[in-house]
Amino acid sequence: MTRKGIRHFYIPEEQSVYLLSHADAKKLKDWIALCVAQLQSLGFTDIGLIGKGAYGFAFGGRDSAGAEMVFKFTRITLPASIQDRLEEEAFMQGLLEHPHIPAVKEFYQRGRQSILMMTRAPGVDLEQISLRDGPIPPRLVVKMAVQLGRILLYLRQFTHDGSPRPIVHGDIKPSNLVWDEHTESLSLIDWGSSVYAQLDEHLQPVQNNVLDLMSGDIQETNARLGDIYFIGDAQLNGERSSPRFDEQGLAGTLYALASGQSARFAHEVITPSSLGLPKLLSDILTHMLSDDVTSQHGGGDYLLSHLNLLENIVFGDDVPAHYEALLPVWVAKEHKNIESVVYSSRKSFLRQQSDLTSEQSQAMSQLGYLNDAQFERYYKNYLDGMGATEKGFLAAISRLARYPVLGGLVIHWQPEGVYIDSSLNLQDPTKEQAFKHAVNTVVILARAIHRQGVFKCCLFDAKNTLHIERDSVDAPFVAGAATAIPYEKSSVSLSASESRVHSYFEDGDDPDEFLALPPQIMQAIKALNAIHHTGCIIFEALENHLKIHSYYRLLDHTKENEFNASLNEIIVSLPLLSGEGTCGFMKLPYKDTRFFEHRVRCADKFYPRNPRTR
Ligand SMILES: Nc1ncnc2c1ncn2[C@@H]1O[C@H](COP(=O)(O)OP(=O)(O)OP(=O)(O)O)[C@@H](O)[C@H]1O
Repeated sequence: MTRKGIRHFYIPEEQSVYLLSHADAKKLKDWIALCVAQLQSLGFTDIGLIGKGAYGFAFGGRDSAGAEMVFKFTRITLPASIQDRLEEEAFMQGLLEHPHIPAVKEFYQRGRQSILMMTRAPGVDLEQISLRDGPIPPRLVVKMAVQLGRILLYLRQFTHDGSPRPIVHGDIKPSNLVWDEHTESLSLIDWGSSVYAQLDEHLQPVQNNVLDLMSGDIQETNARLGDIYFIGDAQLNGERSSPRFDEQGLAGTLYALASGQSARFAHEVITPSSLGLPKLLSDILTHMLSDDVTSQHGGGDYLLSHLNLLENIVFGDDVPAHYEALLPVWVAKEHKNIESVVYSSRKSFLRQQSDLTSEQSQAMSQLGYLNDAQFERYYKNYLDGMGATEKGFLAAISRLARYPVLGGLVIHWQPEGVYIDSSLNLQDPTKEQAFKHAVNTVVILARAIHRQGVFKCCLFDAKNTLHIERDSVDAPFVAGAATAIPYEKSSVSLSASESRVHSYFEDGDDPDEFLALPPQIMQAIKALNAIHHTGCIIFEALENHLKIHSYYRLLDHTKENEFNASLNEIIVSLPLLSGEGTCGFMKLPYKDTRFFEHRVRCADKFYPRNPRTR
């Protein structure tokens, strides 16, 4: 990706409310209450928050006739230029009339706050369904392909005052598709990245009016950057907008849905031809996802001209999949309401260092101290120093934290294959199948990556994070009297000889860690290391705010007093901590180390031509 692509990027902030400082969390709550009050004063009822996007929030409610509506608000803290975009969104979406596109009803301006009101698309967004179910059955993927294809045709053929004016949505991805499971129909939402296409599908300039031609910037793209997990290279590289952009969004989306992933990147390993799709759709996706532009366009044209053929493919009943996890997964009997966050270290290990410009390296080190929830979004910018499979691997790691899960993973790449130590404790039995599939994706992608080194990640509950604030950078962090690092105990006490665990220190220093801990805290961590337990602790020091994330499980109950004393020693030594940055330690059980040979890609598998013979 060139710098040009990065220029279009606005970095949104999105965090678990549990990771916000007390003041920020309160501001957020107050703001949501204010939005609800504003909607009530406009006469709407049954108001509730339904979605949170990068730039704002969406509320559901009913109008006086009882019809379900959606109200989109932009975060008032964002710059005016971003706020104005809601009005542009209302304008573009307001042009469209299509049964699978929500209709704009009103655009309100209340002081600095703008509100976009539209009809509510029935159903649940497809990212949620994908997380709930794992890969979507081939029959439904084909159905979605047909419906989405028809929307793209409508956008390609859009006219204004009798002249062709194709429109680009610009951000097609699973979370922007709402799926009604009863009628099996989808709606394309979030028109915040949509623009009039500058080029048609043959990449010829759209016949603009004289004013457009005179405006002089016809060589500059008017495109907005969609989600880089789904968009294609042309949009990423800042090329002029065309209907081809949305074909790429469609291909990335269908691929992700069919493969139970949250990104398009891994298609060379988990190929479209390995997903059990009908060969026709698999071939189309292979072409559309290829690096060759002619092949991409050929695939897109073929799809849009063969929607009827796809629609007439015969399917048997959907067969619920059963996944055997490639790593041990412990499933709690009951759903526990936790808010999982993943922190992964050694990300730079996955990067091809030589590809980084000095500008990027500098930006990277400045970003190093951001926490992952934020970092992950920022980080999307910097994925470009990685190969596609490495990006897919990181997207697969992020997907794990979309489930309520505690524990961690350590992956050791060796010439002969991959060794994986893990502790994965899923807190929701209804998600077992989908989670196991998500774990298998991590393993499949790890096997396809060839390098020597270690990657680690910890999964913890953000609700257990301790927050300690200070007035200025020079002031010490002082924890309140009752502050304690929480831990749980294994059901039975285990002595060190009964099961081995990793040492906090065995893999050496992490090159991505930017916070040096004072000797007193290091001493306490060394003392902890000698006590039989598993878990992780992460210190994240910001200017005025320290967060301590942790997940601890004590195995040797006879050492509980020492364990407590060391945890307490960490808390009382916090005032000695100086500097900003993140650093963490983790200990995993050894007994479940799994070995996998390298494997370049998955085997082909297609939907049977005659489904009755399955
Ligand atoms: N018309 C609609 N009908 C049903 N749900 C909607 C509608 N519009 C928005 N939502 C819900 O609200 C969420 C956020 O809306 P939207 O994606 O438009 O916001 P955004 O701030 O542009 O988000 P992002 O750019 O991060 O995807 C959606 O994921 C969806 O769940």
